[in-house]
Amino acid sequence: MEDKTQNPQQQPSTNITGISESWPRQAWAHLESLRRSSPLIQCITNFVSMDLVANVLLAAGASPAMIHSIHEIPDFTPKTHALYVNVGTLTPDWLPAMKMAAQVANECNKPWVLDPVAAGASGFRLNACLELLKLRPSVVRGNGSEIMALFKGSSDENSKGVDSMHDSTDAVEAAKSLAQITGSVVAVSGAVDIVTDGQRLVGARNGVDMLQKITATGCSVTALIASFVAVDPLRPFEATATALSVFGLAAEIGMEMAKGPASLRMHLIDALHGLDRDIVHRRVSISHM
Ligand SMILES: Nc1ncnc2c1ncn2[C@@H]1O[C@H](COP(=O)(O)OP(=O)(O)O)[C@@H](O)[C@H]1O
Ligand SMILES: Cc1ncsc1CCOP(=O)(O)O
Ligand SMILES: [Mg+2]
Repeated sequence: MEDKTQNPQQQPSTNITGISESWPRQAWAHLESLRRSSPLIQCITNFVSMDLVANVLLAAGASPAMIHSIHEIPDFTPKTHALYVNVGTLTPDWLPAMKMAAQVANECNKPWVLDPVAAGASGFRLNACLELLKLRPSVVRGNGSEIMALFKGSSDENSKGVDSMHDSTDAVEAAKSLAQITGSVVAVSGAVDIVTDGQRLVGARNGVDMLQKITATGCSVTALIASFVAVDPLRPFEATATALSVFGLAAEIGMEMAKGPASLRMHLIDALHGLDRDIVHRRVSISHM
């Protein structure tokens, strides 16, 4: 297993004004902006994840709303600052709402983010994800197996459902190609979280492996990405990397108090709520790969 505690030399990236700024400073700027503006995030997500996703977004400073009826999307989606779509417990009757919300978000110039949970588990799920991808999400975040299934465009007979059979690093080339083909930023979570826009590639190294023992942590970090993109919509690559790192950092701090997965879930939420500038500046670890 890779060691995420190292802090390799972190190269700067440019901020919204074109000024070069370190990754930890960008992470703090995003989190501060999120707390200040409390963007409204529409979440069309799976039943397993609804509670954790909403609590993670609240702890970070965003305002979540699990509103998914096709009858409400024309009224509600234009009011939001970003849309989050997650196919975790997909059935045929959910897909039209997901597609409609993505279309409305696009028409209203709002960013939207896709979590292709278990993309390779079945043909139905894979095709649904590919249809959603055509609606140009700003960001797609999956684990290694999910991103590889999307790139290959075929379901995987060895699929383990929502869990990954691959390391994030196995999916680097798939992620890059997928980003180039779709125009979306692609993020692959794992021991190192990888983010690419098809040209640039960074690794976010915060996190603890016990996150894999809590259901919906992947769903929650994708929702957090949506909230970071909501406050920096013109820079989804940067917002995705800082969101992944901030979530991982909250898990590292939570782990200092946790006794196992259940208490990590609680301490992660507390730690996310309590992050301050000093700790973000010292411990966010993002570097070019
Ligand atoms: N081996 C690991 N070490 C540290 N953090 C990890 C590891 N695997 C996953 N994570 C973290 O757990 C969270 C969920 O990622 P992951 O388990 O890959 O998603 P999913 O639940 O969608 O499969 C992410 O924040 C990721 O960085
Ligand atoms: C267990 C499960 N089954 C369908 S969705 C879901 C939650 C998956 O969450 P994550 O992708 O964050 O592990
Ligand atoms: Mg997942």
